[in-house]
Amino acid sequence: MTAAVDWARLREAAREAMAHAYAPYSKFPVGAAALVDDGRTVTGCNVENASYGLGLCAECGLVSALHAGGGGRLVAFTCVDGAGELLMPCGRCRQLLFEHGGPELLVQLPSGVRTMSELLPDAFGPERL
Ligand SMILES: O=c1ccn([C@H]2C[C@H](O)[C@@H](CO)O2)c(=O)[nH]1
Ligand SMILES: [Zn+2]
Repeated sequence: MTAAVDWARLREAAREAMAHAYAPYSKFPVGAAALVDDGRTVTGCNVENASYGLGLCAECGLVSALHAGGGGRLVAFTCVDGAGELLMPCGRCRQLLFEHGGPELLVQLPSGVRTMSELLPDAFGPERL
């Protein structure tokens, strides 16, 4: 799907998801939202744990929602912090997103829209197995 992405709407969906974050330890709520190639929007929020290392990034919930809702390919992605400011996904989550969106996945950042291939060059993906 190559239709123009409504980034403002996607960012708002990420903000709404962020409001549901469970981040009592870091006090750094994150919300993520992505457009799927069938037109769906999927979201996620970070969910931390008293065993700190078990915390889940917002992107984990988003990928779970993608598959729970029928699967598909991620086309455009954005995530925000507690102030609603755009956030760069962490390294682990870039790998996670690459699996489900590939190098063409569009990512909205403070510096503008970039592709996943720019954020994760020479990525290790399913085709390398
Ligand atoms: O891409 C990211 C980066 C961080 N976090 C979460 C993890 C942790 O709960 C909190 C602080 O790192 O932010 C995400 O959800 N996504
Ligand atoms: Zn992450």
